[in-house]
Parts: sequence; C-alpha cells; structure tokens
Amino acid sequence: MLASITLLVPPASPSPFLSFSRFSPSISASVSDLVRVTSRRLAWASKTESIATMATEEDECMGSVKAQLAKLFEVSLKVTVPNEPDVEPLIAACTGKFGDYQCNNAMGLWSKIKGKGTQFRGPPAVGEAIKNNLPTSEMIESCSVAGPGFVNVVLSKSWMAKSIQKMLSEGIDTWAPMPPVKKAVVDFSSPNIAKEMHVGHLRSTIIGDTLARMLEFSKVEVLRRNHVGDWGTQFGMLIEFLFEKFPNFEDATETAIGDLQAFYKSSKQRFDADPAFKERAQQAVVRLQGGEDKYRRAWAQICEISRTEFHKVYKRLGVHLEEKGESFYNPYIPGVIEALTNQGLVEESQGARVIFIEGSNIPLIVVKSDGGFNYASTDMAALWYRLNEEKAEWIIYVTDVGQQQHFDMVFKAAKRAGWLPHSDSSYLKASHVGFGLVLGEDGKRFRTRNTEVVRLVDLLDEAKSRSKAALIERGKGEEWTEDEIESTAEAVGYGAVKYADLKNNRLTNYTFNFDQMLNDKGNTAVYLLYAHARICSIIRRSGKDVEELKNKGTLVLGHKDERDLGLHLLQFPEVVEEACTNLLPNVLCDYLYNLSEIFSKFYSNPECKVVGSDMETSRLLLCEATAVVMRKCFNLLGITPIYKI
Ligand SMILES: NC(=[NH2+])NCCC[C@H](N)C(=O)O
Repeated sequence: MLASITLLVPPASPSPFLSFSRFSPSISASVSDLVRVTSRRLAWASKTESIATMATEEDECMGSVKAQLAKLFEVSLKVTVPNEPDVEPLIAACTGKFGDYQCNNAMGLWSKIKGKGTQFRGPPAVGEAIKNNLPTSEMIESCSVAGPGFVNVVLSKSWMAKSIQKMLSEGIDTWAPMPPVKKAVVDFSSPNIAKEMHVGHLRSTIIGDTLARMLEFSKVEVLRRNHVGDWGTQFGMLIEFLFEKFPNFEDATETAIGDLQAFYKSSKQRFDADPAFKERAQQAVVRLQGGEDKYRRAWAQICEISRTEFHKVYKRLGVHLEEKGESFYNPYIPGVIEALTNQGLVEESQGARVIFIEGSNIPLIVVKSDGGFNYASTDMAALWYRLNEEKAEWIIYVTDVGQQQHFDMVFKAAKRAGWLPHSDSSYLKASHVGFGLVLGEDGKRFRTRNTEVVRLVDLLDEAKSRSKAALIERGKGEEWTEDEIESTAEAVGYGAVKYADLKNNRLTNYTFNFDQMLNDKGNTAVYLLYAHARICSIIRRSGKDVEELKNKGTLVLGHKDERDLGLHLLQFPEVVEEACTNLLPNVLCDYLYNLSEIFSKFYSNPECKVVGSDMETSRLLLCEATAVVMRKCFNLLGITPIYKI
C-alpha cells in the first residue's frame, strides 16, 4: 500500500507561543515600528511563508495584553542589556496590589551579567533600567520597581476601556489566540466496538471536544478523530456468534441484537467454553483480515450497530467527531514497520519484533510473536499517517492516564525514527492528554448499584430529567413553553455533567455526584449559566438597544470594581492561550468562575448601580462585555448558554 515513506524533517527552531492573538493594539507609531522588527524575529519562522506576509498579519495580530507587554519589554531589554540578545521577557499578571502585570527579568539578568563588568549595582538597578528604557505606550499608565527588581505595570484605564469596546464592536473572535500551528489532530472519545462505552470514554469525549473547540477558535484546522477500536481478534468471535444466532445475519439489526455489550459477553462465554467455536472464531479472523466478503459485511454490520449507540451519546453532548478507526490504518502498518526496520529501529526480542526505548524497561512491541499486529502497531501507523498524509503539526491524544506509558513509548519511537523533533518545545509534536478516574460516592470506580457498567445515555438522561424537575419545581412549567423547558433542561443537565468534569485538573480523579453538579450555588455550570442569564436580564430590563450602544456609547472604567472587571475581561485571550498551550480546560473554568464572582462584586456594589444611574450606558456595555466573554467560555466548554431563568 505504501509506495514510499517520506520522513518529515523537523522545522528549524520555531519560536515560542508568543504573538498569539489578534487582539489589536494602540501602541504609538514609533514603538510599533520597533516592536514589529523584534516580533518578526520572534514569529514562528519554520514555515516557508515570506516574511512579508507575516509582517502584514502581525500588524493586526499583536497578541494578548501579556504578549503586547512582552513586546514592549523586549524592546527595553535590548536597550538595557545589548550584550544579552536572547533574553525573553518574563511577564506575569500581578497577584499583589502594586500593578496589573509585572516583568520578572531583573534577577535572572543580574546573575547573568554580574562580574562581567556591568555598570549595574544589583538587581533593583537592572529593574530600574528596564523600567526607564520601556518605550512609551498608550497601554501603560505607570510603572514602578519593587523589591529585588520587579517592574510593575499599571495599565491605562482609558486604553483598557477602549480595548474592551473594540472587542464589543468587532466581535470576540478578535480576541482569539493565534497559535503558530495550522493543523492539529485531536484523537478523542475513541470507544471500542461492541464493548462498553464507559465513563472514561465520556471524559475523553468531553475533554477532547473542549480542546478541539479551543483550537478551532484559534483558527487551527482540527481533525476530530474518533479512533474507534474496530479491529482485532475479538471480531472473529463476534462474527461467528452472529452467524450462529442469525443465519440470515443481515437481519441482525440493533433491535434484533438488543444490547451489543450483552452480545459480546455471550460470545465470549461461548468462545471460552467451546473449543470448536473457538477454532471457527480464529478462522473467522483470518477470513475477515483476508477480506472475504461475507466476513467484511458481518464486521461492518456489527460496527454499525455500535456506532448507532455511540451517536446517541454524541448527539446529547453536541459533540462532532470523524471516525477513522483502527481498521483504517491496518493497510499502512506493514509499510511503516518496513521503513522502521530499514532504519534499524526494529529488533527481534523473544520472538516478537520490538523497538527499544531509552529509559523504558519494556520495549514497544510492533509485531507480536505470532506475526500479528497490535494496538502499538496501529498507533505507529496512525501517527505516521497523521504526520505525513494529513500533515498535522500537533497530534493530541485524549485517554485515561493508564495509557500514558503506551503513548510515551510511541512518541519516543517516532522521535528515534526522526518523524518528530526530540524537543517538545516546538510544533511538530505529539501530546498525550491523560485524565484520572471518575469515582462513585463510595470512592471506588464509578458503577451503577448492581455493579454493572453505567450506560452513558442513561447517565445523561438522568442529568436532564433532574434539571427538568428542578425547573418545574421553580414554577417554570406555568411560565415557559414545553420547548423552553426541554432546551433549558438539556443545557443545564448536560452542561452540569461537562462542567463537573472540566473544572478539575484533568489528572485528578473526581467523584460523580448529581446533587453537587446540579447545585445552583458554588462552582457549577448551573450557577454560571444562571449568572449569565441574570446579566442578560439586566440588559433587557434597561430597555436599551445594546447593539446601538456598542457603537454610540462610551465605556469608562471609573470605579475600582469596574476596573477589576475590565482587567479580568482583558485577560481572556491569555487564559485561552494558556488553557490551549497546556491542554488544561480547568484553567478556562477557573477563569469563568472568577469572572462571575468579579461581576457579582461589581453588580452588588451600590456605587456601581447599572440601570437608571448616570453611568448606565457605560455599565451596560460592561455587562454586555461580561456576557459576551461568558458565552465564549461556555462555547469553548461545549455548554449551551441560557438567557433567562
Ligand atoms: N490512538 C489511540 N490509541 N487512541 C485512543 C484509543 C482508545 C481505546 N480505544 C480505548 O478505549 O482505550
């Protein structure tokens, strides 16, 4: 199948994820000239695009507040320490009260330059110089040096207000990050045909969808891959059992078979108990892999029945996936293994053919001792395909942490083969997004009462019916149409399941608890969805046309609570960037929760009265900006917003 294998050459030293957003700047002309020169050097220059195109793109793509400040500090660092050209600005949001952002380069720089005949007398002096050499910019109101040389920046209120208003009139997409990657594969969900789709697959589906959404928002082309387990020796047994149960196997529809998992169990029992059946099942695998028509059709039918079941879950979750199952890569395996063998990477070990991996005491088995292929052979072929045929630059795998070692070995083998660069600091790269277990109230693996596996469709239906019951209890049955009740119950119920999963650091285990996740207080989707609906109702109550205000009105961040809210809104681009770069959806959840807390503080302050005050227009704009950013967060988390409660 593979005529030749082209090996990918890793790109030459790509730069960090720095100029990340199209969030537009208002830096003065001279500074922006300087900035353009430096950021051009910083731009990810491993592709063959001309510098000219990159420069025009950059004119509009100046990045998040953090990235914009980084550019200004880069200019200053160049002047401050001309002999240290490779110093990268270290910019962080301040936690203390001395400023909004700080530049943390002074101490590190001092240890580099001391004793080299520098004119500086310690880190505070370096900080002072960094501050003094900072180009003037409309962004910055004031700067000060604190402690051992931290340079604190206070942003200008009018610049902040203008930036938020610009987002309101041009749309939240202007705040999208711009990672230096064009195409990514997100391999997620990926259940196994005829086996249970368990809560682990639910986590993978929810986390993978969010990561895909964040990348899509960032204008990355995402291949949403469902790497279903549709190949392997279990199919021999399933097909034989199908023939036995349904002599006319084409009649074996979903309704006729009923539960495919039960079907799997019975066929396994038959396989274990009857040697003649076992023999036939083994033959069936050979005939299926040999491409015999009847066997292929039976296999396709079993896959189709499973698929129908998976789709019920995807439909409820609103998740879109494109299936390329294990079987798809099967024809590519021999060619890939041959190429790896020709490179001298594949060795014989106890009858199997393996790739040894540095630092691992077990090798990666790519051909089993019986000559068959396995999970790892498929993953090597899939990775090869994704890099060479699909030309993806970032390949992301979302599975439970139990598979970490497997992926670690696959990635290391790919690095040995020269498919991927050794360092993960650049794109091209592969990343494993591991996650912990879902636990039940008893602290053990989540199961239903009779210790059977949990049917995901039932789980989601229960979330919906519980949230529907809560709406009815609150009297919405009389107030709302049936459709409104249904769609709100879905938004809240499914949103609650997703958010309860996403808000935790994905590596930790979490306890599944309906009462907790459907609580309207605390860090839950219900609380956040209601907070958003309340903001919408404030705007409605004002009777003003907010679209009109966006262009005619002026936003002012006069009060401290208004400024705090404005600052948090402006941090959205860098938070998405962080969540996306580190593949951590909980970072976005934390941001969203804090946003609603900061909004409450503003809204409940009598000094910040919105409707009917003389600052009404400005405050309505701030409410609208909050609602817009909240909706984008919901959208990235795969949660449907609600507009009234
Ligand atoms: N390329 C991959 N191996 N993707 C993940 C597949 C997950 C596997 N089917 C499972 O259920 O555990």
